[in-house]
Amino acid sequence: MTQSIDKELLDLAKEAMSKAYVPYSKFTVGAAIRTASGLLYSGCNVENASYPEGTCAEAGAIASMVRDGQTQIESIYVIGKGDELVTPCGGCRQRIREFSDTNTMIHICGPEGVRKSMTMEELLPFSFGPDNLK
Ligand SMILES: O=c1ccn([C@H]2C[C@H](O)[C@@H](CO)O2)c(=O)[nH]1
Ligand SMILES: [Zn+2]
Repeated sequence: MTQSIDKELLDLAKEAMSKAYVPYSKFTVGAAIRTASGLLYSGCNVENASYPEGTCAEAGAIASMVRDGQTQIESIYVIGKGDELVTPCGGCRQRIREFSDTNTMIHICGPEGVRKSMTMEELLPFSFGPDNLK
């Protein structure tokens, strides 16, 4: 399947990554979300001296989205430092899952563009979600 790159979202993720506060890991990450309603949100990772209390870029973007009253992710672009694929951590997979449906796409990027694209089901198979609590 060929997927056209959402340049606006890629640029937003890159710009967010440039704002990462990472004095400890020096590992910058940016995330950008396009909601089902077409609105855009972004986040960067924010670390602090109590290492485990840092927050991921995806968590920041989701918090910004929810603060604005939006709860449906159409696509999320994640970009991290280096040549490797920076896929969302386990906690962020669950965070993205909360606001996803079967059409939601996760795009893992580098500065050159999208390196790998996947569905939520591919990123977090057999997931636990809001429906389980109904
Ligand atoms: O998908 C990811 C993976 C890691 N990080 C952050 C957490 C920490 O600040 C740094 C190193 O793990 O990268 C993210 O923000 N998102
Ligand atoms: Zn995470």
